[in-house]
Amino acid sequence: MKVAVLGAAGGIGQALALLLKTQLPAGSQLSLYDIAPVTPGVAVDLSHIPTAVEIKGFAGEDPTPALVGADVVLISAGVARKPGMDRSDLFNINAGIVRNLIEKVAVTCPKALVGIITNPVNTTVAIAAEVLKKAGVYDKNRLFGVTTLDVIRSETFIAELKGLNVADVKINVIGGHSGVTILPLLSQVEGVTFSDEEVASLTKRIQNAGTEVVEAKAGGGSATLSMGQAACRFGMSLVRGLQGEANIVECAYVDGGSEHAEFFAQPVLLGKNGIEKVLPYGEVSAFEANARDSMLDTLKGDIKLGVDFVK
Ligand SMILES: NC(=O)C1=CN([C@@H]2O[C@H](COP(=O)(O)OP(=O)(O)OC[C@H]3O[C@@H](n4cnc5c(N)ncnc54)[C@H](O)[C@@H]3O)[C@@H](O)[C@H]2O)C=CC1
Ligand SMILES: O=C([O-])CC(=O)C(=O)O
Repeated sequence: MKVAVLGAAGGIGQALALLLKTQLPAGSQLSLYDIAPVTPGVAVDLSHIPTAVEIKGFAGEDPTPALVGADVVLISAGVARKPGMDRSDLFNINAGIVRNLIEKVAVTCPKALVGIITNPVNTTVAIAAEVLKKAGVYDKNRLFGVTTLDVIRSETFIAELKGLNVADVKINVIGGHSGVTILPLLSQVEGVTFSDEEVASLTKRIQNAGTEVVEAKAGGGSATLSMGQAACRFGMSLVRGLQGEANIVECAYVDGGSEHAEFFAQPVLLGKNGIEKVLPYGEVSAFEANARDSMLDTLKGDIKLGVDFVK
């Protein structure tokens, strides 16, 4: 199993690489790429951790050496938010970065499962899909926007509010990954009930959790450590699916034939070819149905921006 992390010298990339070095199955290869010259050094540093995961680091303009033979590619290359910015403000820089990296993926490892972390995810995933289509290698079952941070935040905040063991909290978060497009389905959480006020305030907190971190870091970036954990959880689920483990389900932002939008975050069953099955997200409350319907213009606009960027 070979996993490549693109953007590996960054805040997310280093945390993710550390977690993968300690969690990937024995015999795996971990390949780190970033334009930053420090990247081979990050790999040397991690290589001193005693696990049976071989690690190599690559820097420079061309990610190709890191991508050769990759089964999974996780992309966090790009710039992060500062206070006062929306995720959409990152489009101008990150759109081109994702396009260029995916062009290399299309040539070097077109069958890899690709998880896009780089913001704005609602748009960068659409960019990746268009690039892969242009190259004639698009497989909708192999491309994912990583929205796992919304899921782990929801699990954490619900457990805190209701005094639950966080390991027991399971939730679907649907839609996309910014502001109103993040919709936690609180009505489905087993064993708890929420008042209308709790639903309104908890939904808002989950939607604004990225901004909570951006403001707390006061110009020093956005979520990196929690995102490293989220990306590791998602990446490990992709790996487990590829290895044939059963019942691996994660929410992700995918081209899953949703009636709502071309790309929509919902639960998917993972397997040897990426998405084995797009799962229904289940019954929703009136509040959630309204929030879902109200987000769609924003989400479709974000997707169109990505499609138009490549076309
Ligand atoms: N999907 C999600 O839930 C989340 C997404 N993000 C996004 O992840 C991205 C990365 O965030 P951080 O790691 O905090 O940023 P960072 O600035 O710490 O790291 C980004 C890395 O990307 C590298 N880079 C830039 N251009 C590159 C290129 N062309 N090829 C390879 N590497 C390149 C930089 O050298 C840097 O090391 C941002 O766009 C951020 O908004 C952040 C948190 C959560
Ligand atoms: O908010 C940001 O810019 C980073 C991000 O996507 C998150 O933390 O959810």
